[in-house]
Amino acid sequence: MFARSFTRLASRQTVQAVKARAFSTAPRAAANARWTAVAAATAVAGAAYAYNVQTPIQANSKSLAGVKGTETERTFIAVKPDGVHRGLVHKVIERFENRGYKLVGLKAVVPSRQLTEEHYADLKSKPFFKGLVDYMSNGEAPVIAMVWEGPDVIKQGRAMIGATNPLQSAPGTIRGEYCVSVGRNAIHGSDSFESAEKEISLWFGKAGELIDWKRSGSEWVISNN
Ligand SMILES: Nc1ncnc2c1ncn2[C@@H]1O[C@H](COP(=O)(O)OP(=O)(O)OP(=O)(O)O)[C@@H](O)[C@H]1O
Repeated sequence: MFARSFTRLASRQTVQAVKARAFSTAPRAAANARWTAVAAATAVAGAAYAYNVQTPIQANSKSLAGVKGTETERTFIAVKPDGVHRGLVHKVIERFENRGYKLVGLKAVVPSRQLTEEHYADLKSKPFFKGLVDYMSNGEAPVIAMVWEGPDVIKQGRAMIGATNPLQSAPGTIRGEYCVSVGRNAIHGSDSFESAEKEISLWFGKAGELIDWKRSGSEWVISNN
């Protein structure tokens, strides 16, 4: 009951935020506020959902990135603001679902500069770092943060995404199909087990925001006989 009214409240807030967006002519500052409202509503809905489910993946799980090399391996995938603006979220989800991977975490986030800088900490010395952080965190669109689970999902996820520079991405990969610029390459995917662990913890925290569930028919997707 408590969770249901929370969910109703959250969806009302989302509808209001979306309506506000549809009718407003206000510039960027207001856009930031609107996306923050959408993100807040999504977070509340997420909390209500987590309240309802049986087995969230909790802080005391051995590893948020699952067990490397097994069907519980997990990766962090994010559709970046340019991908969101261009309506590519469903295409990314479709590709991972079609492949047989399982979605165990999903939310819309307007990341703070601090979160973005931490996420891209290894690029701090690069000339494009400030621009990258600005564009990821300016709130013109959220980042759609996801955690996907399944066999070899970290390496296969990177292969599905394609090379960092879309002009070098193979046709058929996400970047090779939808992007032409390295500064607007639509999507991020963890590049190692250690990165997946760090990034899942950074974006989803350790408080059980990932959901442990069994995909119906999974035996038709994963088996070595
Ligand atoms: N030369 C560049 N100019 C502008 N932006 C760049 C450049 N190189 C990388 N970037 C941006 O920084 C991001 C992180 O770069 P990195 O080298 O870690 O590549 P990646 O691991 O393929 O990308 P991501 O971490 O986003 O999945 C790239 O996705 C891209 O958006």
